Amino acid sequence: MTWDDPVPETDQRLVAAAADGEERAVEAALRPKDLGEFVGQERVREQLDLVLKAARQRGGTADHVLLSGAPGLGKTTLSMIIAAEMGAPIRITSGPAIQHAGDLAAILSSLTEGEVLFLDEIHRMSRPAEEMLYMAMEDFRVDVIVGKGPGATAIPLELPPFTLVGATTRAGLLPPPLRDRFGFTGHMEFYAPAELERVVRRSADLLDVVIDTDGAAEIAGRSRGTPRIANRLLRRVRDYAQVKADGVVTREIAAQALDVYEVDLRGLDRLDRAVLDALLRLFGGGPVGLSTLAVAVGEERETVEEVAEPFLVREGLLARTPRGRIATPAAWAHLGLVPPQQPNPPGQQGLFGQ
Ligand SMILES: Nc1ncnc2c1ncn2[C@@H]1O[C@H](COP(=O)(O)OP(=O)(O)OP(=O)(O)O)[C@@H](O)[C@H]1O
Ligand SMILES: [Mg+2]
Repeated sequence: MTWDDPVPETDQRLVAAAADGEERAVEAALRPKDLGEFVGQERVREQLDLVLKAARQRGGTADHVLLSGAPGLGKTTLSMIIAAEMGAPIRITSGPAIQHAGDLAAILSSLTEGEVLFLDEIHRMSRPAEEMLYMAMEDFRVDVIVGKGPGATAIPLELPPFTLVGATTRAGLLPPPLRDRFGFTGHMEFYAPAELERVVRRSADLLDVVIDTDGAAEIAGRSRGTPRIANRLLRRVRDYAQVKADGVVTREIAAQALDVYEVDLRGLDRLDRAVLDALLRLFGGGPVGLSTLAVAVGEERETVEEVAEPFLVREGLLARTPRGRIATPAAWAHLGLVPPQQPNPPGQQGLFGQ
């Protein structure tokens, strides 16, 4: 690449973990419908299976469930599966959609017995709503405040038993009293390549795409441990296979397609590689400050720090140190570059020594 190439907008990235509105519609068709269809996350699946089975046997409502994990790992999917497994309807809302406690009271008071309330981005709820939720979760009761000022009165309202499923990408931001009110917490991990391969093959089946095992493996390897990205790459590879070949996705076709879209073997895209490339070529592998690195790639500090770095760190390609960003030996190897000679040990004079 040349330095004049524009770095792609973050929300247009093929490897973005978040979905936009349009994509959510496409995704709905690919969602597994029950626990058996849900790939991977063995531990969460097994534990959740027990929670739900036990609740069904008691003929009761399942305990509240908190699902935490990075975007695109299947939290929304799992919440729908919980409702399906319980044979219960599901109501979907999100933390940011609940501005006032009254908004939450309206939702809670209209729930039917056993209904699943899915509260996405639960860490982004307002404080008053959060406090109302504590009582609703524990006692199935809310106090509806009528009137204002000294004349305001709290009218207690009984709620039918329901199951709250909260989802968050930031479990650490949840206040402990809220976290403690969930009977079960499932932490979703990134997926292993073999699991993503199964996700790809399953989605290909649903989309009527002919794909062989190697083709699925090629896509899986570049999907950053994330089913959403695997499904997105599959759709782009399908386009390529249809336009440039006979529609069949082999390893070769998948690799060619993803090279065109600039998603490399490890799932790095152009932005990720630009950051690594600058770190290695311009700064000899660091340490270099974040601001300097950001200027070098023509991006905002925040973009480098929040969009590119987390994956590079996760992949063991870049490390954040108090002295600045440094590249690991794996980074040099990944870009096919040779690290410079180690600096002289202390006590010996280097070329530019005093
Ligand atoms: N275990 C899985 N097996 C098969 N497909 C999956 C799995 N997990 C997720 N997917 C697919 O990945 C896509 C994204 O999943 P989902 O919307 O549930 O992620 P999320 O964790 O809710 O993401 P966000 O944090 O952005 O809301 C969906 O199309 C879903 O079908
Ligand atoms: Mg979701």
